[in-house]
Amino acid sequence: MTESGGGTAPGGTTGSASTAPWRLLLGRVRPHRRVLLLGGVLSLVSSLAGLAMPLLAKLVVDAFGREQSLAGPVLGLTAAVVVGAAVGALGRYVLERMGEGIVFSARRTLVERMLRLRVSEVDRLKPGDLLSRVTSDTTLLRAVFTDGIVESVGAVFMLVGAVVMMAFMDGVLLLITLAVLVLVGGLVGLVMPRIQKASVQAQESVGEMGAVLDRVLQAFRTVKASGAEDREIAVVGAAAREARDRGIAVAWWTSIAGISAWVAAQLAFVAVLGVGGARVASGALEVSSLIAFLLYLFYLVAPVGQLVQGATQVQSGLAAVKRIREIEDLPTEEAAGEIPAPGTAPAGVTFESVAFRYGDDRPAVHQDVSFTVPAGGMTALVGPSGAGKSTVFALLERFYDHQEGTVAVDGRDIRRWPLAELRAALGYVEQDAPVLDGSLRENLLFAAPGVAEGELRRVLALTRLEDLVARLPEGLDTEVGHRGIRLSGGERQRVAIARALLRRPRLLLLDEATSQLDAVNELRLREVIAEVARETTVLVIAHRLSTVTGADRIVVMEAGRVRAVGTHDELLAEDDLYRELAATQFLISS
Ligand SMILES: Nc1ncnc2c1ncn2[C@@H]1O[C@H](COP(=O)(O)OP(=O)(O)OP(=O)(O)O)[C@@H](O)[C@H]1O
Repeated sequence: MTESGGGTAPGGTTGSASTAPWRLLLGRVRPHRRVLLLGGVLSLVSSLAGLAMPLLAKLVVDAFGREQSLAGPVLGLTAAVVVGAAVGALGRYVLERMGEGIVFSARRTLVERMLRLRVSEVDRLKPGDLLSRVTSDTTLLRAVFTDGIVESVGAVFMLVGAVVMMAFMDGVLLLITLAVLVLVGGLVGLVMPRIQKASVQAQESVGEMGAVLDRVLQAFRTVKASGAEDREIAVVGAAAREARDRGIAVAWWTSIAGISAWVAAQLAFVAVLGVGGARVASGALEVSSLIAFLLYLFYLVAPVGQLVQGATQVQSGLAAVKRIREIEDLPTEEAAGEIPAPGTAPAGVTFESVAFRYGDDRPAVHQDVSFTVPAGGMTALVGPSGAGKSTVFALLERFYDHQEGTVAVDGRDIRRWPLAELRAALGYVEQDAPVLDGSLRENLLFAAPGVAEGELRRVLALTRLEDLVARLPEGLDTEVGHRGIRLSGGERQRVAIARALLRRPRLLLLDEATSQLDAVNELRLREVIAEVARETTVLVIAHRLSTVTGADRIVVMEAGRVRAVGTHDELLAEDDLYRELAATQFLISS
């Protein structure tokens, strides 16, 4: 798997999309081959015990005929039953354990890769579909090992063993049996690709259902306010119906495979009974051998059924492994590893002739953007909606890589910073300041779990959150809910600032909320920003007049370019767009 280095654009694939799915499946088994071997040996012993039974039954019949003692054969038969059952159970347990281990490692790698995916990749994917790959597809993978491979290992031994024993009994009857087996194999082989295709489609539909559900849950209030429940129920229902139809197709082809095996087994019985009876009548075969042969044939039915069942399970597993692999092959960011302490000195920023577009087929968002943010103090980015302000932050965090020019933090090209070190030096507060499910303390310590209580208190005071903590029923340990619903917009933004500050950033990137704040919260936010700007560099995307008037310098962006730089008074005097923005856009003024 390609992992990018710090100096290159993160990304790369192994090109394994073209690898046959069964190879991918085998690749997952390979690390567990010893356990597989142990499970195989146990299954073999159990199968051998099973295979000995008809032979021992023949000895019992022969002993009756020859009026010999029955003790030996009966004792042997009993031992075969007990050993076969015990060893068989142990073998199954060992193999199922291996299956669980494979699923566990698939889930773990999948989750790890998902969290390391590049932002640009996640932009393209649907969260619900990703979720279904971690949960539903890995569950299918589990079924492959528990019901598919585990059953099949024993079945293959049973099948081969039974055929070998049959060869000892009678060659003619064996030929009849083999002809039937080849027929079954051919039929099943024809059906398998259809099962795999339908399985892929079924899983895609489940993924689609997850994606649609996720969309609804993300915008739950909007769905309700828009009266769109019925329409959305219909959309989710359509995806569910599609999943059902694909599942029915899988069931249809599985039944065809199963019934073919069953009919073939009946035909084999009739043929062996007819031909075998004739051979007994002609004296070419002993009755006890025909009985033993029929018992072996009887033994064949279950393994053939299991193999067909196992093969169909493996088909859905192949579909799942393909979908899992698609995620594993996506370009990821470099792993974090050990990062040196980034220091606390305020860091400056330079953009020099930066050009950027979100995709080759997208319009340019930044064209020749150049500006400087000196270390320390507050710089505001302003401009009409869509000017490319948030993109400045996204480039600084290296969520995306710019195509031309240079972006430097603390005088060092960001492509030359190890990614984790760069991000540790930056504090990033998103505009809608997400609050995570959990307590207020968990939310605050999210970016810096090891922070001392004293530092936490200091930042709480700095961000004017002490009143909030005092008001909450359980203080810092109060659950602030899945979306922080117990916090107001202003409080949420200050919690997000505190979260970023606890990481001791050298540069705070603050995308100011556009939502209306009450006068108290507005004042508090202004105080907080001003105070933070004394400790570190603050680059703020400003939506409030109160913020820009307090800024040391303002960068005005328009349509992906920097139009002017200056203080509020300078820009009011010199720049038409800024004057217009000040008059119309910054309505959220105190
Ligand atoms: N993830 C993305 N993928 C593709 N295009 C994007 C993405 N994010 C932003 N854009 C596009 O880039 C352009 C600039 O967006 P950006 O968010 O940087 O503007 P902005 O100045 O911050 O605007 P606003 O003040 O409205 O947030 C917009 O045209 C937007 O559609």
